[in-house]
Amino acid sequence: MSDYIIECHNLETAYVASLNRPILNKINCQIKQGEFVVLLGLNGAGKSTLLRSLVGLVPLIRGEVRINGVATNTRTISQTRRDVGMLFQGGGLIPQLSAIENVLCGKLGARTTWQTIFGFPKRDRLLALELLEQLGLRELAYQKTSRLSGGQQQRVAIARALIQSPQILLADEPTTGLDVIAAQQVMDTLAQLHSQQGITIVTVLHDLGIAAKYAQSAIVLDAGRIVYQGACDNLQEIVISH
Ligand SMILES: Nc1ncnc2c1ncn2[C@@H]1O[C@H](COP(=O)(O)OP(=O)(O)OP(=O)(O)O)[C@@H](O)[C@H]1O
Repeated sequence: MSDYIIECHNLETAYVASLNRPILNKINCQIKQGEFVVLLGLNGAGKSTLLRSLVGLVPLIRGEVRINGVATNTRTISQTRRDVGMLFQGGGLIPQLSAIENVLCGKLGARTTWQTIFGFPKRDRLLALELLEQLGLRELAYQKTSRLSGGQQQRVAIARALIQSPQILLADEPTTGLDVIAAQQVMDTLAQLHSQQGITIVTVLHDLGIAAKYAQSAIVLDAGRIVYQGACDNLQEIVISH
């Protein structure tokens, strides 16, 4: 059994003429169970694409992603998506639905149409409420998410990702657009999930200060290649020198 919960072997996407290169170019990296990792790099470096490739959302022409030692393919993808929760850039909530309904959407992949046609089972609703409570949003459970602040919306998105009890949480720029306090609350929430529940966190960030404060290690991308993987010391120097 491998020591690593996430392994990327030689990932390569198709050549893109406008970039004059593949978006991901021979990506090799390993992430240990329980690590808190930040993905860094300039705009267009390939961070979001790498994150999405971990849950089979990016067509690869070469290479392999392994989650828990299991290669991701059409046969294993549903298990992978249960093991790996994803926070998309901007939250990706349905604004006209309430917070609890958005959280329940995280269960859609695990229930058949018949199991949800008359509403979600009571145990799912209780779990969704429990998660909203854990994230300090119990009072807002029945509020439309369009009426919540950016930070509250991001925490609803975290609850939605957590309803499947993932072992890994991927987050794409979870603090973008948030003020300093809300950004800190969201990062503190991720840190708590990491320290108290042992969830492996991989997050794209742009703020090097936030990255150094929360992450244990960094992966730095430049033009589709990994140029650094290691401790979060001297991040400024590492990112600027590439
Ligand atoms: N489907 C696609 N077809 C063509 N080019 C794409 C596609 N998806 C992404 N790209 C390009 O690939 C590059 C990497 O995109 P990606 O979103 O992964 O970068 P990023 O490092 O997350 O950038 P940012 O920090 O701006 O979010 C960008 O130049 C983008 O325009």
